[in-house]
Amino acid sequence: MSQSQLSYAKYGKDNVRLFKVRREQNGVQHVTEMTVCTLLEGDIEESYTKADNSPVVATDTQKQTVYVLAKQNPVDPPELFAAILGQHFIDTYSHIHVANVKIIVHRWSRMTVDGSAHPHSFLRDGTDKRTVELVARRGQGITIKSGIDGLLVLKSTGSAFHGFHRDEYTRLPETWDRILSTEVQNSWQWKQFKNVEQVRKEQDKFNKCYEAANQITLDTFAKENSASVQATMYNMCNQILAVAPDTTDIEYTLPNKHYFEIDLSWFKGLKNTGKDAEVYAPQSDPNGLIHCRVSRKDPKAKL
Ligand SMILES: O=c1[nH]c(=O)c2[nH]c(=O)[nH]c2[nH]1
Repeated sequence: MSQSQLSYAKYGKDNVRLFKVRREQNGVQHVTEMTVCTLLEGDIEESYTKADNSPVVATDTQKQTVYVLAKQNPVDPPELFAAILGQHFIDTYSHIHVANVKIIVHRWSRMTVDGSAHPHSFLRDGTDKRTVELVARRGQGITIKSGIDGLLVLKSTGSAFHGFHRDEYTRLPETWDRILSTEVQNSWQWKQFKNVEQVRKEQDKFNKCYEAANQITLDTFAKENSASVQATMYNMCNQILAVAPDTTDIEYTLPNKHYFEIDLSWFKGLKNTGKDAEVYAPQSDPNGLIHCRVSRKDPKAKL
């Protein structure tokens, strides 16, 4: 008797790169570049255990499907395109029960040329990405997590870190004024959608929430006198929950990218620490890594 069993399996195509142009009659063009991953689950065991490829919707087929559906449908907002893809796979193949779709949207912002928006020229004005992780499950609707990834920010004052636990392992001095830098990874989970039609009907909220999350992240980072990464991210989460009522959970993952002061007193008594600090050493590693998820309280739940 076999000592093992296939306990979980999914397969598909990752890093499907896609670029779409939408051309208006008046010469204005709109572009979207994305990277797509599709992973299918279902009655596919025998392709692993019996070398029977008959249930395999080839990963190449999945890639071609991404291209065809991108031609036939809007790709913006990415949440809707992901839902169209996910629903297609579970509707088209009766033995595929779950479709996982991930989309990363790359920035192409319209150029301003001679003071006005250029109709067909764009620039990469940041390495931050917009992300969508979607699961379409037969009979159970669609779950969507949207997000921002790789948004690199720094503030040169307005950040403190003091009052933390101290013991014999502690070397870090308390500070009331430090440099704070992080690369924001932020996501928001939407309430469950019944199907792609409901996603289509509610599609306006996706771009709005993306803009709001970006704005809240940047405004809070800049304006707040930060007591810690932890307190700042919790504050951001609560604001996103407040402006986007159809979200259920907000998450941040924030590396704390340290900038160390450099003691230069060895050189003719140069003052470069504390209030005299001007030249710092950016650290590539190690970095702090702070994560949290803030969930909407069930209004019916007891406190
Ligand atoms: O905002 C911070 N949170 C920490 O948990 C921590 N730990 C640390 O060494 N520096 C910081 N900064």
